[in-house]
Amino acid sequence: MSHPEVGDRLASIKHVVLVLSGKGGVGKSSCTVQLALSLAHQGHKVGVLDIDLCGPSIPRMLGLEGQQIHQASAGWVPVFADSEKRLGCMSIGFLLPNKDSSVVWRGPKKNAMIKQFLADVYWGDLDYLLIDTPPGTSDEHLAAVEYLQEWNPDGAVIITTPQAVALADVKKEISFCTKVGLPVLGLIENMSGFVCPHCAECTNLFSTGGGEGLAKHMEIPFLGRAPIDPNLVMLLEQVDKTVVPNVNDPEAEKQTAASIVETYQHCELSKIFAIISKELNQRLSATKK
Ligand SMILES: Nc1ncnc2c1ncn2[C@@H]1O[C@H](COP(=O)(O)OP(=O)(O)OP(=O)(O)O)[C@@H](O)[C@H]1O
Ligand code: SF4
Repeated sequence: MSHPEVGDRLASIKHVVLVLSGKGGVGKSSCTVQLALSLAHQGHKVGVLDIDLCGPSIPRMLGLEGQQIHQASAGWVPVFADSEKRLGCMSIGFLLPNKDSSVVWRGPKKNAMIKQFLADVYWGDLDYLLIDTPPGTSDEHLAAVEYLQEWNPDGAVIITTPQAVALADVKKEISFCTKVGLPVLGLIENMSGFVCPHCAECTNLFSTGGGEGLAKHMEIPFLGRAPIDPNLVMLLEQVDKTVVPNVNDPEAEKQTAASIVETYQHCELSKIFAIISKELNQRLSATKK
């Protein structure tokens, strides 16, 4: 079945990348946010579409919780994380009555929501649309792939941690990509060691290098490894506290949004993701549509 309304929307987007993980909690949303921030910092226009319908975390990570989506004649206007409007975000989190509301939907309702996200959001011209998905391979993945497939999305980035148990699930994720014809752009090994904030010594809490070894074994590109950054955890606490209470005050909104993006730049991870995002860029250029 053809979905021309999705194609019309994607026509102004250069690259569409899905972010996947086999297991939950491996840092998929954190990596999506870090990639988006790095790309935006390099001057690209980036959109983050959060299709983790039952556990949307992107609004909180970008300090945008409590914001609302506006409807314009061209479609839903994304919520921007920076005053220069280089990083826009769309998530079901913006549509829920409050942050504790749950979404208990069966497949068809999820499919309809994802189609609406892909067809109705007015992103404008974008260099990258990063799509954050739930862990595993569920209704949300199948819906996104079905609607995007005929428009040739660039592919998927897979996030894992170094432990064997997470790596085993990565194989399933790669197999999913193969079955649905989604190219694997690369693998990121997250939580790969812990960098001490006092002496910068890197301690491997779990194992390390498993992701790189698996990438080699499965013949997929390895994009890089990111350590546990205690500053990221602290930052997320702060972001929680700096949520703009009054969305009708554009000045307050502007200041908070600007400070969140800037604060992320002080995080050790941002330096690592600057390198990882360049690696991803190279992959995207190599597989240019
Ligand atoms: N490199 C990192 N350094 C420090 N903390 C991290 C890192 N990556 C992820 N985290 C933390 O781990 C927790 C889980 O991360 P995140 O929500 O990104 O995972 P996820 O894979 O998207 O989870 P879900 O299964 O809910 O989709 C968060 O509290 C996040 O702050
Ligand atoms: S790595 Fe361990 S011993 Fe060294 S400063 Fe950090 S906490 Fe202390």
